[in-house]
Amino acid sequence: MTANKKLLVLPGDGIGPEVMREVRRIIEWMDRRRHVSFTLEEGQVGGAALEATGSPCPDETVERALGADAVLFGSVGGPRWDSLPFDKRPELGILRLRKELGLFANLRPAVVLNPLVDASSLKPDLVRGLDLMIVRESTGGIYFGEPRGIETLPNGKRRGVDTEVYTEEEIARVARVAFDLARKRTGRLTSVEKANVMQTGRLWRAVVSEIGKAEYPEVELSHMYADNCAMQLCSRPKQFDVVLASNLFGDLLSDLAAALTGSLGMLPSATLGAPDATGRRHALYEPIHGSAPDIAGKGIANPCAQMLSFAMLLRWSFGMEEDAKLIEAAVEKVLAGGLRTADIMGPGTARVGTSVMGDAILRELDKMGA
Ligand SMILES: NC(=O)C1=CN([C@@H]2O[C@H](COP(=O)(O)OP(=O)(O)OC[C@H]3O[C@@H](n4cnc5c(N)ncnc54)[C@H](O)[C@@H]3O)[C@@H](O)[C@H]2O)C=CC1
Ligand SMILES: CC(C)CC(=O)C(=O)O
Ligand SMILES: [Mg+2]
Repeated sequence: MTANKKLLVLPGDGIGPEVMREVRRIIEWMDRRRHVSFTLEEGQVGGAALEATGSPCPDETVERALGADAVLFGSVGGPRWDSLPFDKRPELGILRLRKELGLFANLRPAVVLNPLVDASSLKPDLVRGLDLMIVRESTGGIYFGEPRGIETLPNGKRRGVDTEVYTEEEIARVARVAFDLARKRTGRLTSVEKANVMQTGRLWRAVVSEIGKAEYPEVELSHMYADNCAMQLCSRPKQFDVVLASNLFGDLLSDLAAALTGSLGMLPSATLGAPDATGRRHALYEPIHGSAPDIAGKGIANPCAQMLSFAMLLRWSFGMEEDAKLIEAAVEKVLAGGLRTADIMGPGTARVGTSVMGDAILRELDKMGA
């Protein structure tokens, strides 16, 4: 079988290329053992692209992403580029891609795999079986709003400005993604904002309520302030099913949720655009973690989030459910066997590096999927 799909791989910076290497091995395995091959391209983004081309997201990368059936992204950024002017920062690479491809809905599942209950930041009973989905708006809000910048005031002191802006349409389209997911899951949606102190929060709450009432009466909608949500995620996480949040709040809450699942190194994500008339939509898949400069180059990064992001890609963009499940099952099996990267160690587990973890997952795939 040939999938005949165009896949663009963007490893980026720091641990990005290290964990992407393990996914490339899975792709080779799929070709060899399952006779599935993709039209695979690799491109540049982030600091690596900046050094090669002068831009953290060159036009060529955007064009290739627009022409691909799906993009698999690693991570960008690092201290090496921290002192650059803002418009040169590697992080703009991912922001530009999300914007240019219209990827407004960032789906961040936080699932506590059974073997990792012992690696969670919370007590086992609080997280066993946890399976929640954070839907984060990803092309609007304070990461994009104007005006922004650092200016010097007449008194010589500096002032930094960022602006949170949301239109009704931006809120409505991501809310519909969250409602659709809630309807397919347990029928519960928690919408998160700070309507008590922010105008965007007031509009967010009003628009989500209107859509819920008019289009999704069967979904049980509740609203929660973002600060309370952070606390509730740490104290009673299983009350949540689908959580809808703005760009900033979703970013923060999903890193928090990662600690519940054991590590940032476990959490994948899918960032989706709107489907066109033929049902085709742009989509980019990436772990929620960054370039992890503190461990980059040491060969110890957890490759699971990148692998699980590839599994999401197979499921959501290519309809390859069986292959997605195989990868997820292989990851879980290896974790259950006690092999762990340093970030997810538990009692009685053995510490291994990135490539040994990759070897073990490939061996599991060989047993299950050939
Ligand atoms: N989508 C992206 O490309 C993102 C990029 N960044 C950028 O990454 C750089 C580093 O940011 P940080 O705040 O340190 O966040 P980070 O997510 O890179 O790392 C936070 C902590 O989690 C650990 N960690 C992350 N991924 C891991 C993995 N796969 N295995 C084991 N441990 C892992 C790191 O070692 C670190 O201690 C910055 O330049 C930041 O702007 C941050 C978040 C997302
Ligand atoms: C633009 C990214 C660097 C922000 C982030 O932390 C994320 O998207 O998760
Ligand atoms: Mg983040």
